[in-house]
Amino acid sequence: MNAIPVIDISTIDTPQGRKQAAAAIYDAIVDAGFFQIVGHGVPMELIDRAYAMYDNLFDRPDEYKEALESPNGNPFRGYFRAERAANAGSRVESYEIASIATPEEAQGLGIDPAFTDFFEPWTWPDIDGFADTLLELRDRTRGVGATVMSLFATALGLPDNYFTRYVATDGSNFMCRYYSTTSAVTDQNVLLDEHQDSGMLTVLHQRGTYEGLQVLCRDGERITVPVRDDAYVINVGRLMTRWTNDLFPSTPHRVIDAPTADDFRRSIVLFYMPSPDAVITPIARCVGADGPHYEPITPYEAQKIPAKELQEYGN
Ligand SMILES: O=C(O)CCC(=O)C(=O)O
Ligand SMILES: [Fe+2]
Repeated sequence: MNAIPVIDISTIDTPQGRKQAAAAIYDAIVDAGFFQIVGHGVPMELIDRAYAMYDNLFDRPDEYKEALESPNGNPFRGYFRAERAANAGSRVESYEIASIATPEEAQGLGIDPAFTDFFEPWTWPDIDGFADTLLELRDRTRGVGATVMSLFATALGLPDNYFTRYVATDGSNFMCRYYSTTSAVTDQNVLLDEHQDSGMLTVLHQRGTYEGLQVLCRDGERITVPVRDDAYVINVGRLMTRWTNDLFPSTPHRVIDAPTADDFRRSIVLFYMPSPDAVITPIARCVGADGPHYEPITPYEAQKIPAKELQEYGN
């Protein structure tokens, strides 16, 4: 693996186009666990508008942003900031929303009450157009996630709509990460530590002037993901690895600092998730003679399982 494949999905409405895209996606995901898609149909105007909203938020004083922090300290709701002691001046700020805001709303959508504390509210900033813009992009990005899941289904020889019922009510999170770079590309100057994503599917838009996202390949090499305005970066998390009985790897990745002080990086990410009460059982087609590698699990339970030690990766 020496480059992350770029796959055009603009012709998947034709049987031939769908077959080709699904085959390319299968090869990419089984091999590296990462690929980029173009031809996804999300308007650039909407993506630009969302980045402008996030700029408006993150450029404000800390006190303004801190008022948008989760009252429970949940790093995945509203505003959050991480600073690295080892890396003076670097900050990673984020603003994150979900698909469903409250346990009551979740229960109204038919989610088992035992699972509804998965959902916690967030506070919107009082910035004109902020909420409308983010909700519009969140929903369009979920559409991209649904398309990729349908292509996974095709690639696995399953009906195209195989995953649809699992995401009918969804447990997704949607965030912007805003990196303050300090301009020193060394191993100490990692802005986001190497990790596997925990969920089903990650749909990530990158914006910036340098290749900050690094993917750890099975051979131990790290390759960077080119920043393309017209592309979404796709990878899967540990829940999808379980679902596919280890066929689709949740590949470790990290974000490094910038080469110069003038460089910048932002990303907008959808962590596309099934309903927290869906039962995820290794797909029969992915189970070989050695049987399923995992017990059935719900996303609710799965999020509590800590990351596999990274050194085990590739075993
Ligand atoms: O911002 C990025 O490019 C990477 C974000 C990421 O890996 C994550 O949020 O899980
Ligand atoms: Fe990640």
